[in-house]
Amino acid sequence: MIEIKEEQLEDILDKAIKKIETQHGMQLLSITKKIAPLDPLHFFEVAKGMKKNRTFWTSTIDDFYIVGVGNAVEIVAEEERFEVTENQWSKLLDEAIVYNPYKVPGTGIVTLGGMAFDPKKPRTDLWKKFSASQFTIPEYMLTKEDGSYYFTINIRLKRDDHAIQLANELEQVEATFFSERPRNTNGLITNEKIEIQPSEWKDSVRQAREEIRKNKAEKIVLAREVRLKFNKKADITTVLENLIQTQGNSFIFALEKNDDCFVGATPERLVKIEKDHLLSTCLAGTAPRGHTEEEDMAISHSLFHDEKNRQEHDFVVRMIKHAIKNYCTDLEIPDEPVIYPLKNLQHLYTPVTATLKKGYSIFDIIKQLHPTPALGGTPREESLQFIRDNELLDRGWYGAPVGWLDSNQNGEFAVAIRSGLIQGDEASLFAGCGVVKDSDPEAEYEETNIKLLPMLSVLGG
Ligand SMILES: C=C(O[C@H]1C=CC=C(C(=O)O)[C@@H]1O)C(=O)O
Ligand SMILES: [Mg+2]
Repeated sequence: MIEIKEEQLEDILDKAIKKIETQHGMQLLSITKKIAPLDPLHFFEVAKGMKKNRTFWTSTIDDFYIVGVGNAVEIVAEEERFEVTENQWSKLLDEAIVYNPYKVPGTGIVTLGGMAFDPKKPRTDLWKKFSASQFTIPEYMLTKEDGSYYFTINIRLKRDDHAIQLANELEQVEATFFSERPRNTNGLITNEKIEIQPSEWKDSVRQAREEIRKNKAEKIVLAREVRLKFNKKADITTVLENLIQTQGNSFIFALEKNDDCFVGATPERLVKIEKDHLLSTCLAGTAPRGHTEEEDMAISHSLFHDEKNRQEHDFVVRMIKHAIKNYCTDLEIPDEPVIYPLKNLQHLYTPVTATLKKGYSIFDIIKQLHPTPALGGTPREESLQFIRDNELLDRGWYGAPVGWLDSNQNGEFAVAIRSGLIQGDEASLFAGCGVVKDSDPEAEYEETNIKLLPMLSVLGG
């Protein structure tokens, strides 16, 4: 990676073009500049007119946003996805020319994306636009970090490109993002809500519980699908806006693939890496919120002391500890969880902090962690096999890692739950729950109902 400092757009472009030696050669150039405040949702909305796939990520906890438009480069992998993605990413970084005077996480060359929960489960038509793993380096990107705004352009240059002309075009694109765009934000109504095989789903919970009672597994997470039909095409900007307003303590994302968009507001961080500082979370064990403060406290209290939920949670803590211990030093995990309140429900939550050892990347950690027993089960292979053989849906990207990483080894991935695949005027929502030996199918069904609420409520349901 060549880094350039302190130059004008035209000079930067000119120098990069001159490096291209052959007629068919390409040079990836990344330029980041600080810009005036620009609402990330406005940026996302303006991009709609550009007819390019959009990518949205925010951690509402940190008021951190990345919004990407288009694909300068795409890294797609169907097999050996971690290895393939990491190899292509580091090759791309080696060859890129980067102009980024700011050492701010999420600026410069950044890739955003996600993957399928289980690449061994045959893909159905529902998820046909989503590969086993797909990461994009956007053409245009807005980053909001610590109250500052950065605009990044990633461009693939050819030898016969003209610096002056390109500089003009890029300046116009930047101005477009600041232009007005009227929005029609209201009126989405869910006309039809079709639960996919609810009684068969409860049977599968019973069956998983039997497996567990026969000691074939200790925990198996089973998910179900709800199909929605709306009165009109869902507007993704509005969906994101409503998620941001209603789902604090969450990671809100949208990944567009042509006319399909995978959207969610998940509370579950898989891993965050900033410099060598690693953060992960164990999140499993669920109860509703109370209607009054008193009732809420009483529910928190019983969740905290409930043996079944504590068991669901402890499987996750033990597995995460075991999975990352060889990759880190200074691993710290509290002995007991705390309550993590969300708008519609509350969870048991244990934070994990550590120092990432030299030579390891966020991909190494994701590969170890995915799927945690919050989405797969324990033991991993047995529970995954059960899900593969018995679950009544194609999870697609639901329950899998989604997130971003930059060229300075910073990055963050969440587990894509509380999510749905929006397809024009229809959508599929997904929710799952951890089945253990004392699970009651009816209660698990109710638990998935509350987990569907965050998405249902922003989709006019
Ligand atoms: C699988 C989901 O939630 C997981 C994360 C937190 C709590 C869970 C639970 O209590 O069952 C699940 O393991 C989902 O929301 O679809
Ligand atoms: Mg549960």
